[in-house]
Amino acid sequence: MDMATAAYAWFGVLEAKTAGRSIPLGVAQDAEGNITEDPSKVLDGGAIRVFDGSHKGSNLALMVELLAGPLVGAAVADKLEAKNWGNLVLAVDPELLGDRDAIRARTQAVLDRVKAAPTLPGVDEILLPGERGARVAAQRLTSGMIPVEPNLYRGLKLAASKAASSNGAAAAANGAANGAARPAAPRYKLSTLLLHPEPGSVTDPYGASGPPLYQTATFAQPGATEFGPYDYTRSGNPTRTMLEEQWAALEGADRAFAFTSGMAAIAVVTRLVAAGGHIVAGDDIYGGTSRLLANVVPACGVDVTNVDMTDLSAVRSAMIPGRTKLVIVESPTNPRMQVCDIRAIVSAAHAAGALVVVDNSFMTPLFQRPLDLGADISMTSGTKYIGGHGDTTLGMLATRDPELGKRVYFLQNSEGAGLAPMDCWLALRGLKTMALRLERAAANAAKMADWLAAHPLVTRINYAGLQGTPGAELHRAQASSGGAVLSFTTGDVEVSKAIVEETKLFKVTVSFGNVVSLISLPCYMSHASIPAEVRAARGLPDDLVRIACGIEDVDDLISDLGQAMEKAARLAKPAAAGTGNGSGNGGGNGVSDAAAEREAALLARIAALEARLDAQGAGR
Ligand SMILES: N[C@@H](CCSC[C@H](N)C(=O)O)C(=O)O
Repeated sequence: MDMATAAYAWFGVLEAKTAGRSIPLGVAQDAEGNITEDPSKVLDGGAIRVFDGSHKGSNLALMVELLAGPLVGAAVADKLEAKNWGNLVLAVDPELLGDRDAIRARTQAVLDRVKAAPTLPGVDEILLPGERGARVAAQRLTSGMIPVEPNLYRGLKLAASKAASSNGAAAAANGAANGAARPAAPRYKLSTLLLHPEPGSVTDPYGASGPPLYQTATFAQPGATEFGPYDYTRSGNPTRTMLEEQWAALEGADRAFAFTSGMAAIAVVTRLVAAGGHIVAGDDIYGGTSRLLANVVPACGVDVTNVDMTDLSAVRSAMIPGRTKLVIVESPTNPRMQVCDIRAIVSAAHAAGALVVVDNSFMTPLFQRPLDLGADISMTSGTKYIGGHGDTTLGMLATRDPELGKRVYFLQNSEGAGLAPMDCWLALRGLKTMALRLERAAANAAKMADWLAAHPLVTRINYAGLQGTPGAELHRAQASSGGAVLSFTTGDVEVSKAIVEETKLFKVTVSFGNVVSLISLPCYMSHASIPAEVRAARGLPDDLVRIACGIEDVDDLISDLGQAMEKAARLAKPAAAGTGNGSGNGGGNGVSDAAAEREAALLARIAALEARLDAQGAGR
């Protein structure tokens, strides 16, 4: 009776809210009586309308309410609060009314007439009550799967993990044994989780060893007013869900989101700040982020201040009370590899009421875990170490707070930058080897940094893992590896250019995280969109060379870099001896200045090394 009186199911409204979906227009109203598609407004004092929106349906609804409420002793006021819902079941023995077989035949005649009634265009079949449900049940029995809406699944997992932790070890053990509840912390180390993700909301009846690729734009629905877990790939796709759930587990996040690029991901984060708000960002940041913050964000009425993020007092002074809503941190920074104190920046930002996003692309959660350091959002350009082969672009966001996750999902769906299924599939494949690749590339970078630090052509080396250099200690306190990217200066842009161009094993390209080693001049490539005068003011020199180590043999890489540097040094000689031109590093240094710079840098490094040795001696 109840389903015959309401225009929409109560649980349909609840499900739509959980899934972040709207409900069909016209089936429900808000607390003011306005028709709404927003399930939250219906649940917040609104109501489901009767099936005909008129007095006949209302009369029937009132009858149902009286029969299943006062008559059977169920709650009559706040049924949700009382959790006492009633049912009245009426059973009629047909024999009291006449011959059973005759009644059965007349009943069948009515049902046949209804089934055979003419249908509207586009309607294939008229279903009697119960028929649709029986078919769904049969389909699920055959496939062995019950699809669960991803948000509902997350909620169930959260409830299960809470139950497991509140019931103590015995409950957790019991949960693990019956498969119902798992402890909140992953059972395995991250490198294992990359290959053996925790079971998620997407199930596969065939036991495919690779993740299924749902290369589809749309999904058929059980009915016109009932929805399955997916309807349209912009809103959600099982292959994307698999990637997002696995990434959330790796980040220790509540939720993760996959986007078409790192920039699409960071752009969504900036959209969390409303007009009139203010963003604080670093002054050594990826060129694309800088371009977004300089040219796109202000047009939305949001102001941006760039500061030296290694200087905490500068970060604090940049905050505008009541207006600063977001702090964007890179650590290490791109491309000068400066190290910022993530914990301290988080506490300053939170004190000012701002969210913190960390661009963790150089590190990934394998090496640095921004959410554990207190950040609200961890962002990773997955084009790099997730994809790993330079064949796909993607970006990931991971959030801790479920409410923030809902806002990010809303933007992902509304703006349509969710990652396409095939790219999700490539990313899922990339994840399997991410630890191996990253560890090997980072080991290569560490050895190369040591070698470069002692090279006479190098005036400055930037590598977060190089002990004795600024930020290295801090980096060690918040990350487990220096990563696979380093940069250095030579004091002469022509020398740097020659190094880049003379290498054979390094591809001259933007980006990093490729299995193949990459080399670039950021000011002319990844950071070219930052105006030259801004780069100069921020201390980003034209002669900076950035290397993203791949997984080749490190001795081959160093020897290739060595021969390129030898050639570059020869090229530089005539200028040094002759004109001493000022075309150096964008700041006007000539090659003779560069030689002095190199000497000073070498002396500083020797002094730092001696200080370290002294400190070690004192400790013994
Ligand atoms: N032409 C592109 C440059 C992409 S740089 C990619 C990467 N994040 C890096 O740091 O190398 C653009 O203008 O965005």
